[in-house]
Amino acid sequence: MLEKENDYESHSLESGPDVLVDCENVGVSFHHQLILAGIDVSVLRGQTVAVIGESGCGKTVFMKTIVGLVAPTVGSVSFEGQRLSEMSLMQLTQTRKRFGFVFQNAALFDSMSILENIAFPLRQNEEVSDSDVRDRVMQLLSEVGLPAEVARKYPAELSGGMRKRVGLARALILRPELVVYDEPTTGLDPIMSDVINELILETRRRYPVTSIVVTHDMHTARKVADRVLMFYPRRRLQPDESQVLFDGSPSDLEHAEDRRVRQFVRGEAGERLREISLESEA
Ligand SMILES: Nc1ncnc2c1ncn2[C@@H]1O[C@H](COP(=O)(O)OP(=O)(O)OP(=O)(O)O)[C@@H](O)[C@H]1O
Repeated sequence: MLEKENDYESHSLESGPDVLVDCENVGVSFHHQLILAGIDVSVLRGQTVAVIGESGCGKTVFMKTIVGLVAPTVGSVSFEGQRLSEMSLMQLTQTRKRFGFVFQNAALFDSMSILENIAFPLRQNEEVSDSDVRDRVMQLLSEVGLPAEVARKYPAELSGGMRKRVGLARALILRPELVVYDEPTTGLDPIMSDVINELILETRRRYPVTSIVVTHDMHTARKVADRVLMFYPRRRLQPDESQVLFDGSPSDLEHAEDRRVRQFVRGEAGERLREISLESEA
């Protein structure tokens, strides 16, 4: 197994951390419904941050806000010290090229070969010859552990795990500095999930990428992350409570002070059972 190279603690260096993404008092509402509020989170360059929390607590919205796909209703998100909201369209487009997205369902184009799927961001953003495109796709296929003949195939011919690996290869083809993963192991068997976990670690080892991994899979969170954020649904918090219930290293999760964190990571329903039955009676 690959070792995680940058421990969460190692970022508290006296020289000061190198912040890549900075969320300041971020809030997001949809149709007057508050989904995120008061989020103050800085992601350091090179970190792998797992974002956990129950369904609907706002993990995906948080991830989309970080990469500028959702604009915060209040507060701001900065990338390398520059607010996304203050960037021109051209700057935002340039910045987005530095992000890679690994979508939950791989989101491949069914009518394109795997080669063209992986090459898509490259062709959109750079003038590259066909032979260079091919070389880069082949390199990426090998990095994600897929055989060269997969390049000629179409998404429908691949298993779910292979499609996820193709999605990862496509996300990496522009050598992004920030990669966001939305549920990278959902729907996969435990072995294939671990293959994906290893690939996330391998990617981090190969080059200094910063990663944000939204996941329900505690094994993934523990294995790939050097920092875990646990979100909680805003509507179930007291007004003065932070929506980020836990922010620390995976090894501290089990012993978190907050009972709701311990229950979540152990998969215990706890008082949620009573709350859910009350909600259904209301
Ligand atoms: N574009 C949107 N318009 C309106 N509501 C939205 C939008 N995107 C998300 N929401 C709502 O925001 C809330 C949080 O959604 P989000 O997808 O971030 O949850 P999540 O924690 O990622 O959940 P899951 O683990 O089930 O994927 C949900 O109630 C969802 O319906």
